[in-house]
Amino acid sequence: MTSDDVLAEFRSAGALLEGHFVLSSGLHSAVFLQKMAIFTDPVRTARVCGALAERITDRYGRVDYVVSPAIGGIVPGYETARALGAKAIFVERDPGKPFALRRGFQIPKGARAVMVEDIVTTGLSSRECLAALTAEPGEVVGAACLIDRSGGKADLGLPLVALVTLDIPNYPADQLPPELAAIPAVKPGSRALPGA
Ligand SMILES: O=P(O)(O)OC[C@H]1O[C@H](OP(=O)(O)OP(=O)(O)O)[C@H](O)[C@@H]1O
Ligand SMILES: O=C(O)c1cc(=O)[nH]c(=O)[nH]1
Ligand SMILES: [Mg+2]
Repeated sequence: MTSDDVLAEFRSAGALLEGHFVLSSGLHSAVFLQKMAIFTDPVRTARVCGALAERITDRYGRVDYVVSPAIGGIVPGYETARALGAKAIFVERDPGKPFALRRGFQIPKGARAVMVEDIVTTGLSSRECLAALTAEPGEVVGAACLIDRSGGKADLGLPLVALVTLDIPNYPADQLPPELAAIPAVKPGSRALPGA
């Protein structure tokens, strides 16, 4: 699947939104990739995640575990794991707490794991997910995502394989361009913003 094919999937699923969005990082943007519009269609999700699994195998070789950050990462992590023949686990957070593996999830000694994220913007969620895995006996060999909207600039401290790389502008709340400031902002994701 080429980048254009993947973007065509997002477009035809209605997952490419334009407006005024507050992102997980607190930054504002005129573009939001509503991945859930992809994940509500299991056939489309299998196509996209199958393509991601191929990239993961090319880059990292054998993968035993896929680990994803909840909530957005759970479905693509599971579907990518299916295509890889791997297990799927996830990190989650209690309100205000860092990501953690719960529910008896672990990366056993000798296992090779890849972190699968849906969208990377600043890389904060990915880094927090990886931080929750440092004490695991198994090895996290790299990261992957459907769309890296940082233009390749997000630094996860590990290699990142993206199906599509885009460079989408983000703005701090006090530096909005006039066309964004004129529209009320919506906050689609699950991370609580400071003070919320
Ligand atoms: O690279 P970042 O700046 O961290 O932004 C990307 C993150 O934001 C979204 O998650 P969000 O926290 O909105 O919650 P969700 O997974 O429940 O959608 C998305 O799923 C990524 O995890
Ligand atoms: O940065 C985010 O929070 C974010 C951006 C995006 O395009 N899609 C998404 O689900 N989250
Ligand atoms: Mg997320």
